[in-house]
Amino acid sequence: MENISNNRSFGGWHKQYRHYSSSLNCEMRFAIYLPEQANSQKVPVLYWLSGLTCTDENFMQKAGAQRLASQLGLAIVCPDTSPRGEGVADADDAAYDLGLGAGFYVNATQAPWSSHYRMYDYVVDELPALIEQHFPVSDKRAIAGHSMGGHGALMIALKNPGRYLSASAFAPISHPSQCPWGQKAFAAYLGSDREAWKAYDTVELIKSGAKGLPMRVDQGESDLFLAEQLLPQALRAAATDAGIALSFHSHPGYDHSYYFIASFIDEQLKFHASHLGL
Ligand SMILES: N[C@@H](CCC(=O)N[C@@H](CS)C(=O)NCC(=O)O)C(=O)O
Repeated sequence: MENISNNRSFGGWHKQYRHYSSSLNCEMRFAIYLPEQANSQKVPVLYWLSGLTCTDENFMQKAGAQRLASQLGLAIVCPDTSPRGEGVADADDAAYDLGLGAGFYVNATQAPWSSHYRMYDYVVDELPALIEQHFPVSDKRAIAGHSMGGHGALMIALKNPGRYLSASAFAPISHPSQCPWGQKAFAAYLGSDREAWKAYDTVELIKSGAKGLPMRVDQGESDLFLAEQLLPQALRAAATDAGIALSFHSHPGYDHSYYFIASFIDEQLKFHASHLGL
């Protein structure tokens, strides 16, 4: 693992690393924010999964999470959103919603994607093992994300009971098998059999009996992707039917951008802190 940048931030450190990922079969970069408390004790860790087109940098540079994370004593880890590099497949037209920057946090089964696009295994197993081996973090984990990554966070938490103490999302692509972004990605990565899609669709996981955990969603009401791509009503209905507690917060006037995320990131960090024992 190679350290490639260090920035002091609110008494702690923002750091970027490069490493070879055996799940993704390529070099990957991730970022970690370590609060000052990590100098003397193991701190809980929040994994943040970004949305389409992002890298490890968008959240760290735009969300403004470090101020409160430093006060809480919370580490934050940001992976990239897809495998990258020479030999890694991309969409034929380099579309922003498939291939590079658009891994959707699934394990692809279809060529040419299946040789690298295994973001599910990377985020669930390989990255946390690496983080817990090399950094002063405890086994108290939470997971959050935005849009594609908001869905990834909820989906991964529901599929791995006990691994995360809480999960949250900004503007998640709630029901990917029913919206254009999700259908395009799942058809490419998982194939045309829609039964295979259900294993990675949050609404389908809830409908088929996934065990709940504390979940929070923040959604801007002026988000241009709301009606066509995000479908939060399907998530809310599935959670209600299943008796799963979902704290849903609708915000008039806010859009899909990091201006929205920065406005409510403190609320989500406080939500996680209350479940991480901070
Ligand atoms: N490029 C697409 C959407 C891309 C987009 O909104 N990406 C979100 C995640 S879904 C993002 O976080 N973009 C990077 C940023 O704002 O820093 C478009 O403009 O229609």
